[in-house]
Amino acid sequence: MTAVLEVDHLTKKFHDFYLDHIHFSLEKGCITGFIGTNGSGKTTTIKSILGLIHKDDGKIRIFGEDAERNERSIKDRIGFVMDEGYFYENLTLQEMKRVIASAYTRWDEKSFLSYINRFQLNLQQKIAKLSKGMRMKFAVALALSHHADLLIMDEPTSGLDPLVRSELMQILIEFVSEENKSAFFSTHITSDLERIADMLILIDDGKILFEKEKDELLESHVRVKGDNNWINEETRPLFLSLNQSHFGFDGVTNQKNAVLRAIPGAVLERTSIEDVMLAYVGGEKIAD
Ligand SMILES: Nc1ncnc2c1ncn2[C@@H]1O[C@H](COP(=O)(O)OP(=O)(O)OP(=O)(O)O)[C@@H](O)[C@H]1O
Repeated sequence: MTAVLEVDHLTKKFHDFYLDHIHFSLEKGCITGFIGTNGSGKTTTIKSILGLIHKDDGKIRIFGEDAERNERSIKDRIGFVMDEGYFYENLTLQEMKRVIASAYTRWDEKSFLSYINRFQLNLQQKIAKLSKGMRMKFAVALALSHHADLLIMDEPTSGLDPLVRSELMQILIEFVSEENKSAFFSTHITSDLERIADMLILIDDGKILFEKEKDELLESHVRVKGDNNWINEETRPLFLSLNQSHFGFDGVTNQKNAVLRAIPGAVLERTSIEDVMLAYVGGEKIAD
């Protein structure tokens, strides 16, 4: 498959954070989820890709072209939605739309109005009066109304109620069902990805820990439960994460066969994206 976006040794240093020569690529026609806990570097990566912050080192190629040298033509083909607002609060939706629409050569007013209808937004309303969910819907309507080939979104579902989140996921599925469309979005709400992601990239403390097909990831990792008697020096290293209580152990492994050989009484369960993510990064369960 062709890569729609290639991040090559991207590096960015803040006072106490280091995006450490990260490297990954997105396949055309896929929805890729960019996951990681708070402060892991998702926004910094996305802003660097979009040229919204200055990177220290590395190369970004989008649609096969150098992103810096071809910024204008590339941005014309990207729809982006950022976590923090980039709207002028005093404008109405209609006025803000005019500002943004003028930046794109393939602006599609009909498509924009259909999203405005679908999301039940009022074009005469002031941006400042929008709720977080309405703001996100407006941003999505703008991002999808200029025939973008790549949608890049930073935490588009955070703070949205389950109904709006589900609607947004449906829109993403519709978007990539068209030929040559791809979507990349960051989230720490991994349940959104169970249904719609094709690929997953995990970042932690400025480093990419894995870049995998979702189905392959969920098949190659299992949750294992059993009696504490089975846990010893030989079996412990077979787990990526392992919790023990007086009821028994509960762990995640990517060595299913070795675990079954070493622990014949083990109970295997399907794992979730969240279990796998936490197994790699450690820490508490993240609430939806
Ligand atoms: N402009 C900045 N100046 C200094 N440090 C920054 C700046 N922007 C981000 N950081 C730091 O870089 C680290 C990564 O932040 P980033 O926003 O990329 O994480 P994130 O994965 O998007 O987190 P979240 O899920 O909380 O949005 C954090 O420690 C943050 O404090």
